[in-house]
Amino acid sequence: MPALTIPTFTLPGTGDQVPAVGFGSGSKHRLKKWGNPEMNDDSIDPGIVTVIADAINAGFNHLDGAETYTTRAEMGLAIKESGVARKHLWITDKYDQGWANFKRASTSPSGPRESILKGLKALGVEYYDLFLIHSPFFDENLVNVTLAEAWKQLEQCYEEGLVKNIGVSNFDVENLDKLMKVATHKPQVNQIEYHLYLQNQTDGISDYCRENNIQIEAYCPLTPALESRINDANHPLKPEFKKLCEKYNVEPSVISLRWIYQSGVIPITTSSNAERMKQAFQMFDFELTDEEFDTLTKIGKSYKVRAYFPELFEK
Ligand SMILES: NC(=O)C1=CN([C@@H]2O[C@H](COP(=O)(O)OP(=O)(O)OC[C@H]3O[C@@H](n4cnc5c(N)ncnc54)[C@H](OP(=O)(O)O)[C@@H]3O)[C@@H](O)[C@H]2O)C=CC1
Ligand SMILES: O=C1Nc2ccccc2C1=O
Repeated sequence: MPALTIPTFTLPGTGDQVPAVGFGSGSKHRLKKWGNPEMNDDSIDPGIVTVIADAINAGFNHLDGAETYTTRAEMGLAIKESGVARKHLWITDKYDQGWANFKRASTSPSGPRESILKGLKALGVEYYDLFLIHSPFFDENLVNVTLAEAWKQLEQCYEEGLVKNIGVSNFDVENLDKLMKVATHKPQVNQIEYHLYLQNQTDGISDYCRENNIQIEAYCPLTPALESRINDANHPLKPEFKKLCEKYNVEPSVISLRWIYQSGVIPITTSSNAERMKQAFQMFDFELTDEEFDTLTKIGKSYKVRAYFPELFEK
């Protein structure tokens, strides 16, 4: 294990310690496999294995996967190659309930249990640290269980010890409220798009999660630092980023990650570049003053960028 100490957040329901930054195997890695008609769940893209192994070697001990990424086999091989013991890794995965917006049916139509058993086998591990329902958008044409039935299966897997924590992703207040009413075991995590330019994926979701002891995980955390996602060279955070980058001697990406971490949220980032992977850990080397944090929050709220799923959330 590399000599790097990554801070953790404690999940309120189980007391488990989640490493405060995760490495994603979706987004660009998912696109690479979906984009190649010769690739499927069982075929291995060696480039993706290398990326995930590089991330583990760089010091990431929290891996974020999902059934729909079709990168489970690559993650399993990378873990094996790294030689890092299972107990030193935090592994998250997500249930593929099917995606009407991508015209893709669920890969495990009978529910999360099927997905978990297949996933553990593909990864070559005995348990998941965290398993999420990827989205609340269940469509009976794409999957054979309802959201409530899926949650019950997930609870059963939790009780059997196949998954140590359970949660959701892309849930709004209404769907979480509904779930809380049928849940015996409450969701520990909601993984949503979260960054300075999208402090609420949906109305009131961040406060709702905080008030209900649901840990937020942030995908697309680098958005405010990526010109490619903003399309505006003069976006309002630029001057503040410049000032803070000079003061702390870091890149805007690190300021973006630090703000997320300092707001009590776990960023899930990714890169295929070994140097940029290591750069992410600089977020733990400094602290924004309260004034700097508040200024960033205020400027961030004045501008909106949604990188993911506008077709689902901007209706
Ligand atoms: N639950 C959900 O529905 C979703 C979950 N996710 C999860 O979150 C993960 C991360 O999402 P993603 O949006 O990709 O995350 P980020 O916001 O971290 O963006 C990653 C992109 O930023 C680039 N990058 C990384 N570091 C730098 C840097 N220092 N400077 C400039 N560019 C940089 C990377 O390119 P390069 O490789 O060139 O460094 C990569 O393309 C996914 O892999 C997935 O696991 C994502 C979307 C939805
Ligand atoms: O990273 C992701 N890319 C995706 C594409 C389609 C559905 C979900 C996701 C992700 O979570």
